[in-house]
Amino acid sequence: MVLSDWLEGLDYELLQGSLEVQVSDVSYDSRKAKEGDVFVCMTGTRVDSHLFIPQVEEAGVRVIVIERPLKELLKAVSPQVTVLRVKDGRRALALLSAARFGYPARKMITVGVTGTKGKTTTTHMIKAILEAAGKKVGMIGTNGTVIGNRVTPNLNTTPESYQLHQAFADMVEAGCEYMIMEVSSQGIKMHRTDGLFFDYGLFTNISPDHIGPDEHADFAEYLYYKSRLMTMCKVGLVNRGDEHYEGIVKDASCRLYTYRVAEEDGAAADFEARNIRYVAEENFVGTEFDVTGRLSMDVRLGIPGLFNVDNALAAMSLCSFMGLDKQRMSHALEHIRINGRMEIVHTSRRCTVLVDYAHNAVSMESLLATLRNYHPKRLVCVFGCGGNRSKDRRYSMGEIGGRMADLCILTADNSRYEKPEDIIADIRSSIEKTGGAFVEIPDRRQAIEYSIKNALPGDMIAVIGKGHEDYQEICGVRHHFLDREVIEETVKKLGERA
Ligand SMILES: CC(=O)N[C@H]1[C@@H](OP(=O)(O)OP(=O)(O)OC[C@H]2O[C@@H](n3ccc(=O)[nH]c3=O)[C@H](O)[C@@H]2O)O[C@H](CO)[C@@H](O)[C@@H]1O[C@H](C)C(=O)N[C@@H](C)C(=O)N[C@H](CCC(=O)O)C(=O)O
Ligand SMILES: Nc1ncnc2c1ncn2[C@@H]1O[C@H](COP(=O)(O)OP(=O)(O)OP(=O)(O)O)[C@@H](O)[C@H]1O
Repeated sequence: MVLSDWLEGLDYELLQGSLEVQVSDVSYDSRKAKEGDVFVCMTGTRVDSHLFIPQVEEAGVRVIVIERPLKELLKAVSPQVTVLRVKDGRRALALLSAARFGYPARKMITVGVTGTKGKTTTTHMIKAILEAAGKKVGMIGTNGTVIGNRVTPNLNTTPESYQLHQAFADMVEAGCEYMIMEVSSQGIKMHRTDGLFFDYGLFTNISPDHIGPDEHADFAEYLYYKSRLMTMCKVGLVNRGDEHYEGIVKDASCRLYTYRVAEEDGAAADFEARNIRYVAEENFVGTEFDVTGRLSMDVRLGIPGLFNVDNALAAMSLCSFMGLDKQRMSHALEHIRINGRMEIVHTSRRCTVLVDYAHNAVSMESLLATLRNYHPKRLVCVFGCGGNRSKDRRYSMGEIGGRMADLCILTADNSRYEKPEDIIADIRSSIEKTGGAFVEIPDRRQAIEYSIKNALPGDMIAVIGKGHEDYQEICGVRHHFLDREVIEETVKKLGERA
């Protein structure tokens, strides 16, 4: 390919060299740069890759994109190297990557999902519905990039733009007609999604999160970036029940629709869920509800909790734009299982055991509140907190656990370089103030076993914090550990003994 073919939509200044130079790839890490690459420099959060220009030239790179005119460095660049100056290297990387892979996103029907909570769950629900309708779907998010049976882990919920376009190209190659992805506000801020225009954009909700060094400066900035999705899609679907609805739709340029769990005094929405019933049967724990408005159907949802009614309503409303069969939609939702998201691992007369990824106080509070609706004999919560992270989470989760569960079993999460006992001591300091019952079992396997062995008939046990993670990080080493497996093994052992 020739560089000039890759410049669609890019504002640049040609500082030296020619645009008619042969190029074969795009790179942004000097350690991986090679001959034929367009190397894109950027001022990173830790490293300024402009400083690696000599190394990439040495590696054979003949096209360099810069965002800062580093006079001293440029003096050393050979005259035959093409140098383009852009305003933002990350944006250039996104546009060049799209061109490099032949604009694969344009060859699929694309869905972007943003929100503080519910992105992973909702994307999985949309995928399940589409697959039930016989469609081939690719998906990108916290749980990895999924193409057919292949799951590739992602470092970020919304990966770097180059990886996104590479994944889109793989999806097209694999015959995917649909692409669904989680769009984090950080991904938008870091230009990872620049140049993408989604067929459908979905906003679930927003609450204070991801605010701090290297993330968002404050809530206003977080809200701003979340609201950008509504300027990046043809059709937008927004949760009308969210208190920041106005802020999200303020600049919307799409055809806008709304959904919400109906409330007597709340503003009406295009799609509403009403008459919600919490159902706990021997082989089914979930909800039943009616959808009214632009879509009319009865739903039996096989994943518990009020917030999953929100997520399912969003998924169904969005899929209704695609003209999918209602029967197939409802079949998909009745049988849905999502790795580590309100995942019912065991249910019997003895107890129900579920795994969830709730790892902060807000999620923990909504999880425990919604599980109460199932009227368990006791609500038992097994949890810990991550090491080498803010201690606030320990105090707030301890307080919520003490107030809202009948019994908390404090254990290790990813303790990283801290001692699990020290983290548990921090949680204890806040749980003690609530007067709530708790026990301490630092070994996570033993804690889970204890919860099940000592269950009273009708107990509901929520093992939270790690969800889909298949490891536990202790002293910097990741050991294989999956909550679901430990629960299954424990139930099996107990069953055999009985
Ligand atoms: C703060 C932040 O968002 N950082 C992201 C950013 O890193 P960065 O580019 O600033 O990193 P850097 O190390 O300074 O490197 C700058 C440049 O130098 C290059 N480099 C570096 C070293 C070298 O020897 N040679 C070289 O060329 C790098 O390739 C890069 O191009 O770009 C990287 C590549 O895309 C991201 O992986 C990285 O995410 C870090 C790991 C991160 O923790 N991000 C979080 C905050 C995040 O993005 N979270 C969101 C939200 C999740 C949610 O909603 O739950 C997400 O989407 O994951
Ligand atoms: N719509 C929702 N509202 C509030 N809480 C939710 C909602 N959906 C899920 N949750 C809770 O938040 C946790 C994370 O859910 P999910 O992974 O679907 O969201 P996410 O937006 O991808 O989150 P994260 O950015 O933390 O990965 C769940 O395990 C559940 O406890």
